[in-house]
Amino acid sequence: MTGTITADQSPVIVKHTKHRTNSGGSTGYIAQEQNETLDASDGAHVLEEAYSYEVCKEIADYLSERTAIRPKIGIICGSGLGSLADELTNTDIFEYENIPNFPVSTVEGHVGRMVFGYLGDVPVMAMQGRFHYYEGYGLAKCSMPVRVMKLVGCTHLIATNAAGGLNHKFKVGDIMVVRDHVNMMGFAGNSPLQGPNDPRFGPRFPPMTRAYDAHYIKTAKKIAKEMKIGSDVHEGVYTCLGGPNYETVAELRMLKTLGIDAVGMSTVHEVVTARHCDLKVFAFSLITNKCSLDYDSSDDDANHEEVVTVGKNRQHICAQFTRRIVQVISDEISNQ
Ligand SMILES: O=P(O)(O)O[C@@H]1C[C@H](O)[C@@H](CO)O1
Ligand code: HPA
Repeated sequence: MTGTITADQSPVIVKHTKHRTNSGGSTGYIAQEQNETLDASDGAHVLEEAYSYEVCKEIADYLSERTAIRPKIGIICGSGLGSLADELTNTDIFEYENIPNFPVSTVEGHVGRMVFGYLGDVPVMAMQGRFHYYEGYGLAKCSMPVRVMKLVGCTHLIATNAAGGLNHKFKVGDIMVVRDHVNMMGFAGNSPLQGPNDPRFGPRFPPMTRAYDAHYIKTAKKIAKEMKIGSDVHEGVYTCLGGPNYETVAELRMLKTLGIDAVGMSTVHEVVTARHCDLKVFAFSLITNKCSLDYDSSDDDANHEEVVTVGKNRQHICAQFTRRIVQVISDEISNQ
């Protein structure tokens, strides 16, 4: 570890981590760019590993060299929604543990593989398992695959998640098309874009006013009507908390007061990263549980088994919904 000084003169400690690279064989190592997080032990800022442009490119090239599929659309499967990727045909599958420099999935309901294949006749790449902050990965690491998608050639990201419903109109099993998010972790000074900015990905200060593409939100609602699930599909605001614990009643009340409709533990940092590198974003939450806003509520406590079970029960609808959105996006890309 070496100390440096930041612009605000607070002490910074850089962790010089080394990473296995493919090009150097199993013994090849390269230094990583660093990202800053707070070290609780001494209040200093610690620079934690982030993925440089070169490392993301190397991962993207590793994948592209091993598949002939050239996706424009990347999909992230939420908890219990991994079967979306099982719908793909003519697949090339990469276990995370075999992709150089890739983290591994540690959460039940997240298999841990990147699946290239066709949804209908549209080429896509799908993460069957995402990375969460509570697994011990920094936000830049959690979001790194989004940059890999960009470098593979994607122009669009579809992010899905399981979430607790705060809006009283939402039922378990409903879909919430994400209209916007509140970046609670960003409020706390934690961002996937922290640290030196590489302009090859995007600008230092990316706007987030239109993070979720309004056209696809409208399209999704139209698709829901065509599928005759219009009354089960809503539009709303999502937030991500750090987890892994679910929220207290007081926290949920506060989130509701802030105008949040669904709460989860992912997606926001992925979307921030996607918008930074100019991917168009569509996202939806599967409402897997109702959030208790009442101490005397007879609702069961939130639990991950229920989350995964509801995901599995609704996998067919979610897959059909996604397939139709993918088709619309693909038609539009072809007509450009
Ligand atoms: O990966 P997602 O956001 O779909 O998973 C949610 C949030 C936690 O990882 C887990 C809690 O049950 O489900
Ligand atoms: N809270 C946070 N994350 C979640 C929930 C929840 O109620 N359900 C699924 N993921």
